[in-house]
Amino acid sequence: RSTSKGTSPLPPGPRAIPLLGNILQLPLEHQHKTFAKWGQKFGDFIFAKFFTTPVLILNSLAVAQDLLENRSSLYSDRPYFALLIDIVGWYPATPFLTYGDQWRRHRRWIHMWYSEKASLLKLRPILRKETLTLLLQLIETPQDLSQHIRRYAAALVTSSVFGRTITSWDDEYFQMTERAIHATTEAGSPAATLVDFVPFLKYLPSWFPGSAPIDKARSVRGIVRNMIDSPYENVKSAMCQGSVKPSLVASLLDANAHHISREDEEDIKGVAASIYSAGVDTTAVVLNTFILAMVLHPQVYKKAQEEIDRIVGRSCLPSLEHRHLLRYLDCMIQEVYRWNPPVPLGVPHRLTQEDSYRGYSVPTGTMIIPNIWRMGHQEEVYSDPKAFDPSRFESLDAQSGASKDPRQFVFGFGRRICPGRHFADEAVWLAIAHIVATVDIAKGRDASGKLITPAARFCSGFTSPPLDFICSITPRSTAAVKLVADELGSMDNEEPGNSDS
Ligand code: HEM
Repeated sequence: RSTSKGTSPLPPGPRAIPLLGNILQLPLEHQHKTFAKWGQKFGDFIFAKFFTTPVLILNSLAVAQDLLENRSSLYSDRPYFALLIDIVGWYPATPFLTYGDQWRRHRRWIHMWYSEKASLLKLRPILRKETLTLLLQLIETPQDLSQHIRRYAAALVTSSVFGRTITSWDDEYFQMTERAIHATTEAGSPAATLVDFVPFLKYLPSWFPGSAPIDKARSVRGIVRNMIDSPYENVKSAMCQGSVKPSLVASLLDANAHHISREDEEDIKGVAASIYSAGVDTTAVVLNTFILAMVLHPQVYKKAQEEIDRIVGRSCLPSLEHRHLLRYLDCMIQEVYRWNPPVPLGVPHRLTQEDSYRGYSVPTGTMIIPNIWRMGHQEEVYSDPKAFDPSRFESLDAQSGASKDPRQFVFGFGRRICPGRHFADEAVWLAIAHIVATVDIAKGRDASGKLITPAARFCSGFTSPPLDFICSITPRSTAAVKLVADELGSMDNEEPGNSDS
């Protein structure tokens, strides 16, 4: 176990076998838990091999910060995701781009639209309108909870990226993108399929035994291409007709109007589709996890409602200006992020040049996997980590509060950190604050009227939504419903994304 130069040893890790490496020791599901178990034996950073690819698993925030942040010039590349890029056709998608000029260009565009303070302020009317729509839908058809949450997350993205809102689950564009995302997820997560490690497999013909998963991935290509092309073409033709609404795509087309090359167009499309695929699932996971946690912990929900009633009152709805006053609500949201991080293993990074760390050598090309789930479940940092308990954040002073805030890791690290995090965090906060202020959440009942306690269980995969559960959602009062309906009505004449308020 030493590097090519033979100077320092490789970091500790489970024994690998030739060709397959440690792949046989990996379970198909919830791999973050296996990596956490390996950590008990090998420590916070573990060296493994997936087939012949060297892999470094980071099991603590301190190690992730040391490497991915403090040495970000070395650790910001991505492994090549052959299945998603070459077979499914996700190109040029920001999360999969190698570290270089094209990626920098994508990041600049996303940053401009979703991170600069002035841009975030411009997006607030979209957030407000979609939050109110979410609430009305929850009140009208609470049984469709997860559809409403997904529509909310998707509408935020499509309004800001294409200037096109999604008002209902049946929306044609929404259904098309959902099919593409679903098909992609079915095809495989980044760095989780055989083709990612043995790229020549992508050339296997369909008649070859064992090629079925690759064939399935091939069949998705058309749907994904349609998702990437068609909304972009719609914005373009709306621009020609002079009927375009403000959006990221419209602003990029405008900025490049004098001369737009094929590469420019592909980059704009890639950024737009990436934002949808990166932003919708993740935001929906947080909101679904929040609802599940509230069904299981009614005392937490009651305490958050009491805080909102005391600080905001019941005659108006909360707004982002109240955020710094609602301390318990913030603790609750932090606990939601920590309890079930939406992307438990992040998106892998890649080391571009051999490095040494704490006396060990890490070879060039190592795939770096931050175990975000484990960072939120470290006993030494969060006692009784399985428990959902917002009070763990309540008594912390500013300094230790900041050092334990899960938002330090759930959005990833270094130069690859999620560029939509500020927008996502505002969207999550606003939706949760409004839900707390206007509806009651409780256990649902089965057909025989018996109360059902859902299990705190989460799907295994790239993201970690809770397993399906039922619950009861009812308005807190008729006055609350009227507040929501009146405010939404008053926004009808406002142009989304076009206000400075
Ligand atoms: C709660 C919601 C969200 C969570 C938890 C989340 C989490 C993450 C994580 C863990 C990464 C990988 C970072 C890394 O490589 O270290 C990431 C990347 C990314 N996210 Fe998010 N995200 C969320 C919402 C969003 C939204 C709303 C957008 C768009 C507006 C977005 C756009 C992206 C993009 C484009 C990347 C790829 C960045 C790159 O490779 O340079 N995300 N996100």
